[in-house]
Order: sequence, then structure tokens, then C-alpha cells
Amino acid sequence: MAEASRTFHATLFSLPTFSPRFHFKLSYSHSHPSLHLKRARSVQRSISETKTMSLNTTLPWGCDIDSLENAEALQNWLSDSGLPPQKVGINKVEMGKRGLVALKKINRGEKILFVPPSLLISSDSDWSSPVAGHVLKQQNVADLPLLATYLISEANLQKSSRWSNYISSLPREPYSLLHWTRSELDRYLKASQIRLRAIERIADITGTFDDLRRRIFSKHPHLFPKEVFNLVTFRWSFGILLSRLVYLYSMDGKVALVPWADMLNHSCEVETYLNYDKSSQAVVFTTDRAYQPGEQVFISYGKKSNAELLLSYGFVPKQGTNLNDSVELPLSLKISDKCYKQKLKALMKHGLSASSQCYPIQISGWPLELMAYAYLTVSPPSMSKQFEEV
Ligand SMILES: C[S@@+](CC[C@H](N)C(=O)[O-])C[C@H]1O[C@@H](n2cnc3c(N)ncnc32)[C@H](O)[C@@H]1O
Repeated sequence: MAEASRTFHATLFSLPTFSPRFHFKLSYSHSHPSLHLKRARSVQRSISETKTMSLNTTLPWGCDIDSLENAEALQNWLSDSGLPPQKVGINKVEMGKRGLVALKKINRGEKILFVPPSLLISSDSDWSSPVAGHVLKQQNVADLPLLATYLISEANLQKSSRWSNYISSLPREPYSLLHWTRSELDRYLKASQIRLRAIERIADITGTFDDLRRRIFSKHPHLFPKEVFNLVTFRWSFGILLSRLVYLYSMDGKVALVPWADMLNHSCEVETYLNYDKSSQAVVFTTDRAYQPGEQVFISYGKKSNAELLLSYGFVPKQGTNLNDSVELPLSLKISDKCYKQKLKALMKHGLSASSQCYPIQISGWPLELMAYAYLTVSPPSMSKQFEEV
């Protein structure tokens, strides 16, 4: 297998998408999450202010999502390209800066959007520069790095790419921990597992880019000039993919960018996800509530903790609004326990160890396994016959 595919294996398996089915192992903070996430929210602003400067000068594509720049052009292009008339439109919103807002009354249980497959961007989309696509596919580059390269290649073509209007509407700087420096991660995510996952993710992306550069880009500089295909543009394209890709369960698990649908913001209160609807042959979602004209329409990006949302999407929901928020509690067996050996034997029978077993605690509850571990650790010697049952 190509090195790039291997390098990206880890990241692919923690890929966030707008789907509950891509709900991987949760990562929780050891310190009080609301404390450092509050800091993270404030640093998000100061970091994006400083970073936008350098990225603005480097990236000649995308837009500033604080404004509605390019939104009208996107909507016109989408309707010319087969998107049917919509009950929602892009507007400025309180949660998520830009979002989709109801233009008419939308009923509960109604399907909306209807994005046709011809508007989906996936690893099998046609390249405007077919030779570049062919070279990458010949080298068995995995889907995610392939898509990241595709996005840069099309972005660089500007008006000559068929995706020009879409790319112009993407954030020039996607909110993402990928843009945080190591000292910012260490400072603001101190003692949080998210810090390690963000460091790993940045290392994965850097490693994947280095591998592509060494094996492919440097050998075909006319197809992949380094002024265009570099770490800055890769961080941008991965930031876009990680915060916007959609997992389409009914399309055999295809992972794609879905223009228009990716303007929907997340709400912890809704339980509805994007999917391909075979009967309408389009990407839709079914509302789980009614919306009045002017109200922002939301989907769910999955049942994720605040830390996970910060890691993949660069935002933290308002304090106390996310019932899926969780913190990981480490439990361990004291070596000074009078029954250490017997208890360890009981734990090992269940594939557990004496040191630091971590369990998620949510507002709504905690796993039975946590209770069992805790019962065992506090059981007195008189209960030694029941250790294994616990
Ligand atoms: C799929 S895009 C949604 C559209 C995005 N607002 C835009 O203007 O391009 C995901 C990004 O939207 C923002 N977002 C989504 N839901 C949010 C929320 N509840 N609060 C704050 N930001 C949110 C985050 O920046 C996230 O990375």
C-alpha cells in the first residue's frame, strides 16, 4: 500500500462527518471541559484574527464567512446546475456566522434540500486537469489526500474550474485546530486529550503532505507546482474536508462534499442527518421540527462532546446546551489494596487492567462498566468470592 494511504489511515478513522454512523471513539478532557473550552472559544477569535492575515495573502480563493460575499453567486450557480427551488436561503446567523435560513414555513417531517448527485464532490469526481488526477490514482493515493489535492487543484484554476462558485464560497480560513500553533494547543488545551489528538492530526497531515511531495509532487512539478501544492494549501483543504465532508450511508458509505447542504450548521437539539434519498435521487434531510420563515435550520453533526466538536469543527456549543458533552474519568486499582492480586485477576478476565481505565461521564449518565469497575475497587476482602461476578 502507498505510504500516503497508510499515513492517513489514522485520520480517516477519526473523520468527522455529518452522520451519526461515523461516531468514533470519543475523546474527553481531563481538566474541566467548560474551563478550557471557554478559553478555546476566546482564543479562536484572537488566533483567527492573526492567522487570517497570513492566509489571506497566500490563498487567492475562498471568502470571509463573516460576510455574505459570494453567497448569491453560489445560489445562482447551484440553481443553474440542477438544484431545485429551495425553501431555505443563505443568510447571516447568530450560531455559525453563515447558515441556511427558512424562506417559507417548513413543516416537521418534511424533506428539504434535494442536492443532485451531479453536484457532489468525491474521490471519483472528474479532474479539470485529468493528467494530475491520473498520476495520483496510479500511485494509489487514498481518498482523503486525493480529495484534498483535488480541491487545491480546482481552487487554483479559479474561474476555469466547474466548482469555481462553490470554492469561492468556502471559508478562506476554516475554523479548525489545524491552524493552532503547538504553543497555543499546549496553552489552551492543557491536560486535555483533544490536545494530543489535535497534535496527532496536524502531524498526520504534515506527514501525508511530505509523502505526496516526495513521491509525486516533486517528480511532476509542472502538474503540482510547490507555489500551489504546499503545506499552507493542504492545511486549508484538510480544514475544509474535516469540517464539511458528508458520509452518505445510502450511497454505500460514500464520503463527499455536498455544496449547499454544507451550509447547514449544527445544533445539539436536533436529531436529523443528511443522507442520500433513493426515492428522490438527491441528498436531503428530514426536519425533526417545524421552522418559521426567518428561522435558522439546523442538522446534527452527530452526538459529539464539546471537545470533539472543537477538534473537528472549531466551535464549542453554548455552555449547558450539549447533552452529549462528556468528560473521561480514569479509574484504577490501588496497588495498596489488600486484595490487589485477586481483583487484578478478576479485571484481567474481562480484558481490563489495574491502571487508568477511562470511562465517559455524560450529563445523562455513565456506562455500566464504570460502575462495575468502581464496585470492584471498593469491595472489601470479605467479598473476594464475588470479585469476578462484579
Ligand atoms: C459545514 S460548515 C457550516 C457552514 C458554515 N457556517 C459556513 O458559513 O460555511 C461547518 C462550520 O460551521 C460552523 N458551525 C457549525 N455549527 C455551528 C454552531 N452551532 N456554532 C458555531 N459555529 C458553527 C463551524 O465553523 C464549522 O466548522
